[in-house]
Amino acid sequence: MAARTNGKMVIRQHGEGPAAMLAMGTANPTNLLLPQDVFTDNLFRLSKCDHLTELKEKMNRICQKTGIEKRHFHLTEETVDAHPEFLDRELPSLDARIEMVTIAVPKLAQSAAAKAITEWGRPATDITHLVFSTYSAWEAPSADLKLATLLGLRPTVCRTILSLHGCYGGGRALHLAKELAENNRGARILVACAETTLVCFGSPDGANLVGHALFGDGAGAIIVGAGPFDEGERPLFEMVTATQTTIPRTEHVLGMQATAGGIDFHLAIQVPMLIGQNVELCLLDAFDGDAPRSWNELFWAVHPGGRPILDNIDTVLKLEPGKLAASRHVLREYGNMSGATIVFVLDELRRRRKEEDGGHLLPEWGAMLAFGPGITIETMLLRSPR
Ligand SMILES: CCCCCCCCCCCCCCCCCC(=O)SCCNC(=O)CCNC(=O)[C@H](O)C(C)(C)COP(=O)(O)OP(=O)(O)OC[C@H]1O[C@@H](n2cnc3c(N)ncnc32)[C@H](O)[C@@H]1OP(=O)(O)O
Repeated sequence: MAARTNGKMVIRQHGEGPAAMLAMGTANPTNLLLPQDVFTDNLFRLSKCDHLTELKEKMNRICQKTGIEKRHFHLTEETVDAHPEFLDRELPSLDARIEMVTIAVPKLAQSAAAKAITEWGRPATDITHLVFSTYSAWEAPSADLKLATLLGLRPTVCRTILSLHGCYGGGRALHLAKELAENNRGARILVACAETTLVCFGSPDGANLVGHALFGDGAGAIIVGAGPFDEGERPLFEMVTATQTTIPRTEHVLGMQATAGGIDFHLAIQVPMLIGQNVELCLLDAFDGDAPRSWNELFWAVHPGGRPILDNIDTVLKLEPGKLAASRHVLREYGNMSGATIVFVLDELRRRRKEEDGGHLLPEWGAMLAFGPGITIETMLLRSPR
């Protein structure tokens, strides 16, 4: 931002202090809510695979170990009945899937973003930047423009779409929003993440059981800005430092790929172990020599990629029971909603902070972790304002 003083142009382009999350909202599709204990029966019946008894038993074993109780989906049995090609990877179905997500994904994001904007209390036209992350963006102009239009953002809003970042998409979008807010005085960034599994859904086979057992649909939105803050704006979490780390030689263990029959994905069995082995290094890097003596001094916002990922982090960092309670709660209630999940975890943490008011505040400092294809780890050091 520039101003004229005594005939000179004075440049004030940076925000004050670290960026902060100012408001947040979440949403899930209302089409289908499936308890985890009936998921296997539904999937095998719908895909006419009940005769694959060994596969079905394995799916049941996996479902029981996920730590998930229920998940929301945009896709319904009626839609699958109307599109039998969704069940057969040999048949082309990408076009039909894209047609559906092109409408559904921006709408889902709109529901979450509208909640965040209402909580923020300023008009949607005050948003200067939009960062939208999804693994369901397959056209140009993309879901970011659709969302901007649905929300009535101003035509000068600066839009960025992050595509196929998978489960670290939310972390990456927040990291980017922090940099935008701190480098553009007065900027207010809407971060939106919306994911729906309908681009990946298919008949159960040996390769896709874990994905089908874990993933669900949801959207999260956060408004990010740096000082000076408007009257009425209250930082929920300060975003102190952020780093991204790629674990070398792991690009083959986690990924997604577009095919004529939908999006294929693979999750190697080593993923939880690899994350566990590398997470402490990422944290030390983010703390840049100023790490606490015990990781228990922090509060934790960890992407619940899967139950063993959380278990390994507990073990490696020697965390006390309950430190990852917000992550486990979100996993239990919604499953892994890929990039949107981290917003649910942050929202759950601030809800718990409110409930605990009057005695057990969150520790002042915290860490956010999100993981995805790469393997990429997004780490952010947070501060809960006193
Ligand atoms: C109308 C309906 C609509 C429905 C729509 C649904 C659509 C879903 C589509 C989803 C697509 C989304 C794709 C997104 C991709 C991005 C991924 C990421 O970025 S992020 C990160 C993603 N997160 C992760 O990568 C973590 C995922 N992992 C986990 O959460 C757990 O390991 C677990 C729950 C799967 C098992 O619990 P654990 O305590 O380990 O229990 P055990 O050791 O006892 O094993 C039990 C059985 O599971 C086996 N098995 C285990 N792992 C794998 C594997 N990878 N591979 C294969 N198999 C595996 C194991 O061999 C054993 O078999 P068996 O001996 O019984 O025959």
